[in-house]
Amino acid sequence: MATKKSEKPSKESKTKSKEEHKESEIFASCSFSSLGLHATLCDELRERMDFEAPTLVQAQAIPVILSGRHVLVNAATGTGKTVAYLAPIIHQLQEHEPRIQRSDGTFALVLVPTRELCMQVYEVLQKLLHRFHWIVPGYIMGGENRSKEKARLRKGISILVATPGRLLDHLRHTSSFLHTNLRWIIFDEADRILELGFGKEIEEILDILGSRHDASADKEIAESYISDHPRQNVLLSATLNEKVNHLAKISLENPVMIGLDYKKMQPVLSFKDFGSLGSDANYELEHPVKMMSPSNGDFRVPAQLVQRYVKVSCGLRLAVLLSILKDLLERGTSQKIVVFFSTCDAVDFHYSLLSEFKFTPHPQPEEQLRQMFVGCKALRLHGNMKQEDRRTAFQAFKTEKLALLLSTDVAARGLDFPKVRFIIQYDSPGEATEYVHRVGRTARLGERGDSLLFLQPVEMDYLQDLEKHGISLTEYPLLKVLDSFPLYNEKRHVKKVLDLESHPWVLLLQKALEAFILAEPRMKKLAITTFCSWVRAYAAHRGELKRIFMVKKLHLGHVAKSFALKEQPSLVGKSFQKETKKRKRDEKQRGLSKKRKFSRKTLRQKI
Ligand SMILES: Nc1ncnc2c1ncn2[C@@H]1O[C@H](COP(=O)(O)OP(=O)(O)OP(=O)(O)O)[C@@H](O)[C@H]1O
Repeated sequence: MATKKSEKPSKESKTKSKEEHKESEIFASCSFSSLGLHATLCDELRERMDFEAPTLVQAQAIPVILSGRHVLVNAATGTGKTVAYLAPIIHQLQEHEPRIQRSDGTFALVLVPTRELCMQVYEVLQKLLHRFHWIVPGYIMGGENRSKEKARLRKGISILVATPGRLLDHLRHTSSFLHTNLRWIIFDEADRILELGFGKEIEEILDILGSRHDASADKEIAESYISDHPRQNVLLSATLNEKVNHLAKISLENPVMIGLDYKKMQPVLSFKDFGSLGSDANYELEHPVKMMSPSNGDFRVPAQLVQRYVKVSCGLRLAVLLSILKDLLERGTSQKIVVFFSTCDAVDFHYSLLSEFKFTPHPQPEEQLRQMFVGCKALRLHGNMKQEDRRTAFQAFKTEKLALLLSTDVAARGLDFPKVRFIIQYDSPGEATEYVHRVGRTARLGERGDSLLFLQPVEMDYLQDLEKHGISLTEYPLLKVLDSFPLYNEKRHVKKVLDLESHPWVLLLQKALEAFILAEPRMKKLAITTFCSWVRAYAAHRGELKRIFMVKKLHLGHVAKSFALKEQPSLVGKSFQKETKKRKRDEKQRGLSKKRKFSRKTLRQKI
């Protein structure tokens, strides 16, 4: 008996082995120095960044990047891809003899899709370069002062982080921008850069830098450039798609694939084929859809992430969102929450609402009446904000311990906010890739995390779409949460209600929200504008998703209720039609083509 007892693992040792197991899925069992990195850089990683051991993707990518091969990296969100490419570049630049100087210009270029990611990568660079003062980091991005950037480029930036539009601008117009020594081009969140409509810009950038390898490239420029300066390009993302295939094809030569699911590729090529990296790798890129099809069930979501959905009819969405937020924050289960919306207007509307709405279901002393409904610092982030406000919100959410971030998809990619515990996708993400990146803002590097997707009853097929990509969600216990709100000035729980539509708490809250909007002309105006842009964004779903998110199936009166508008849909509908007509007229006047109209207008509005 005694032996049996001692064989049985104690609760403590069970937890420990679970933790160890989790660790082994994230971290490699080697050291940074064993990967070939310089001792000082390893010290920086340990002392300044607090990194004891490399993550799995770092252990795989660092030696390959050090070897000079082109690389395509596909690894889950929050697994340390940034250091995986920065560390080998720094290693090689620091050992350069003679020491590189500012006047040598740019050696490495990191391309990122958003300004916030640009700043984030730059911050990591600054830390890593602390003891390599002769290697100069820098960034250029939309929204910043061009002449100041020109001056910095003239002085020389060794490792440059950039958004594509602004980079192209400087490549065309800043003659003092020296890039003849360029050795590395990194595409971080490669698929997103392309989805944002930067495809043409990227091709032109590759042409100017002589780093394009397909037939249409200017062979003469490319060859002279490449023979003098060995070039190494790296593409990274947690999700890959056909557009990345094209970019890989034109920018990578005999690439090493890291993190791709070799088992799934076996019918096409064996692991050995990739390992040997001969012409087979190129062959694969000639027929890339086979290995990178986004419907292969190969999207990488952190294993420990708890993913749930909540089914809510349109008219009650707002009341349910507010109730869930209140519950999460009051129970203290979440320190930081990110809520994703489909448009900039929607972010502004909900931000103002959360900052001003007070509610109590029963008579309260004066001081309690003054309390906000959701008592937590709210921040907002979207592409229509002034650059300075974007920067402030981004930094604030990084440092706050308890806060709510309301954002468009501008925060979906790459951003690394510490300790985010809960992601709410209030407006659906559309493509499954965006779902993956949005939820990837939590459960980073093995930490705990929860995500919640709002779906209307007519949108439930979206779950099947996610299933196709290997993503399964379970249902959120909404009624249990709603039942826990006391209603009549006493801490008793309301009687069990089986139906959301007749839940007294939700109905009361909805009534209060509508009264609040009615009493505040500014909020009402904002609600109407938001309603219009929300419907427009809903109508912009593409391809297969149009079948699930059908504008025709929406009840506009219920949509109005989700912005706490009491008005009859016809009233709101009129203003929507007026708005749509005006927009069409404006676009016609500006002579925008149909294609451009979609990509520019819709994207600008959405992020
Ligand atoms: N070796 C390491 N040890 C400890 N922490 C690490 C290590 N490498 C990276 N991190 C931390 O892990 C977090 C995620 O890293 P990073 O932002 O590079 O992930 P990512 O894979 O690029 O994510 P995403 O796909 O969302 O862009 C960061 O906070 C980073 O500081």
